[in-house]
Amino acid sequence: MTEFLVPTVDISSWAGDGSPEERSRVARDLDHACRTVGFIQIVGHGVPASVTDGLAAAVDDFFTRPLDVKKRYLRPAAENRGYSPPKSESLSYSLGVDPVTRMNDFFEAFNVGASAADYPHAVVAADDYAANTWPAENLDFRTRAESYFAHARRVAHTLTRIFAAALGVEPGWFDTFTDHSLDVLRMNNYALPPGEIELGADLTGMGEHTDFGIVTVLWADQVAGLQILGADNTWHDVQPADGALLVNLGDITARLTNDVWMSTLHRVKPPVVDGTIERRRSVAFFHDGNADATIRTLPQFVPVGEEPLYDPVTVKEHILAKLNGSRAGLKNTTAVREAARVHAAR
Ligand SMILES: O=C(O)CCC(=O)C(=O)O
Ligand SMILES: [Fe+2]
Repeated sequence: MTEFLVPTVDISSWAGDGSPEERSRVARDLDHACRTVGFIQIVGHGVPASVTDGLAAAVDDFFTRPLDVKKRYLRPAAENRGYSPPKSESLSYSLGVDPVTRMNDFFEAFNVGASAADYPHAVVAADDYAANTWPAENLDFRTRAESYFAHARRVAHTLTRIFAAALGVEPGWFDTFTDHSLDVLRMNNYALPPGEIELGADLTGMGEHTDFGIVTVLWADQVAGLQILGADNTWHDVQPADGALLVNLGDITARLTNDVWMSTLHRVKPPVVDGTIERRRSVAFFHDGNADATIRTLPQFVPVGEEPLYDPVTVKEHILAKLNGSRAGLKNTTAVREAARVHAAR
């Protein structure tokens, strides 16, 4: 068994006022992690424990409500907002890979995101930036989710500044296509009542997928379940270290760098102990870029005499093809490179 390590990077010199030497060391470390693993344990992010504790309390408060109450917050799949009940999505369809059974991922989720009103400076299509639905039963839920959202967005922005240094582009390069970014916060709850677990069934908390955007900032509790496909084509268990946020790159960054930086495949398989799933919680903040931005591979990442691995695509086209797979069950036939990696996994 090969050793698998998710590198830890302390970004405090970029989140605060670090020296130029310290900042370039961090950019070098991050570059190495992005080339070799695509997942990083981030410390020094500056998100107070009171904010992540509040987030966890908001998750607990919402998901412990009865199903019929949660279902009041269902929204159309394309909006990417509101409640997704257990077994209503299948992430492997986002890659065009058939899951064992249709729409069988057992996670439930609640999504909020950046709305058109958040970007008064930009002309945006309202259907790409849908308004949020907030649970009426608990006023703290919104305050807590919005507080974490603002911190996660700040961390994502800090990361794109480090990315710019690591990739050798202008410091504000990412800002040119993230000033009205499709940002979504997805709270995930992995739990099924014991009676709903079929013996011997192939249970998947969340099917294998790559994330769709630029970068994901992931808060998770330390219950096992998250697995990452390593360069050795086998799945490895990963948990966030104490106080760390996990960060992973998404497809947009893989496209920008011609796969030199990795949009790493991952999935969630929480442990079943005595016929009961050990409950697990995570909250992913997806920083996806402006819906109308066209993503083209940076020429310096394409070997001389070769074509880029990906054709140009707008963020909106790319995200919709993926969401139509995971949320509407329309197999994505464009994710050829990601699907090939799933089939190569052992
Ligand atoms: O639950 C996790 O740890 C991962 C969630 C995830 O991959 C996602 O929401 O995209
Ligand atoms: Fe993911």
